[in-house]
Amino acid sequence: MALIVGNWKMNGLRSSLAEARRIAEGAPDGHDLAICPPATLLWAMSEALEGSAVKTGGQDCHPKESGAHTGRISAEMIADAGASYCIVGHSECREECGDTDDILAAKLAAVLRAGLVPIFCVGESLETREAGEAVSFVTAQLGVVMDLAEKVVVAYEPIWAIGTGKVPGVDDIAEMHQAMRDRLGETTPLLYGGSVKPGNASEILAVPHVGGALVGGASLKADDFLGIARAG
Ligand SMILES: O=C[C@H](O)COP(=O)(O)O
Repeated sequence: MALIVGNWKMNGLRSSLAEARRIAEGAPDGHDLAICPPATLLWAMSEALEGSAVKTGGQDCHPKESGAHTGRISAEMIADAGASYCIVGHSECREECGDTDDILAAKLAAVLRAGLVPIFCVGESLETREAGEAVSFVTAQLGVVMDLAEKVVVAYEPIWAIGTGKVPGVDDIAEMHQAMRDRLGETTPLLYGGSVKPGNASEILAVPHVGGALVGGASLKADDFLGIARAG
């Protein structure tokens, strides 16, 4: 049983709901699938996928439930739109929102308060990997979820692998997932993300402790996303 999550990032218009319906129609048995569309599509996608095996999720949230925060979305709003998951700490968000560990902890608390499952992202830069510090960097990032190990999903996404077509070797993925498993214990589902495609999915999903994938670009096309799901 793998968890395959599509992160549509800032992609998708109402016409893209047809692609989500195609994903639901072709969803293979035995896996959990979810799509995190842009907020503008979340309610409509949740409605479109209701009754199917594919759930929905948000891509980020504000720590507070409501208030004067122009342009922001709360975890309660994401839940109200029919979602089951919410991504927290994606590297693109960390960079664009300036998320600190304190802010990430507050966002995680908000997601859990709203009854959603957080998908917490971690991952090192190329500079950190080349310095030989990837494992220590990522395991330090896990400090924010140490008390939530039974409530979160963790996605390891090396920043240099996101949208680049570059993927770590299976030995590197295995080493990182073993280190995360050692730090978090047995209960936390662990995903890999970063240039997952139908052609490399079976190799990645076979790595010990990899329980699924967080997929960006390849989740936008039903055939590609389903190809990854079927490889699991
Ligand atoms: O959230 C998804 C990741 O950032 C991976 O994106 P990608 O599959 O386009 O490399």
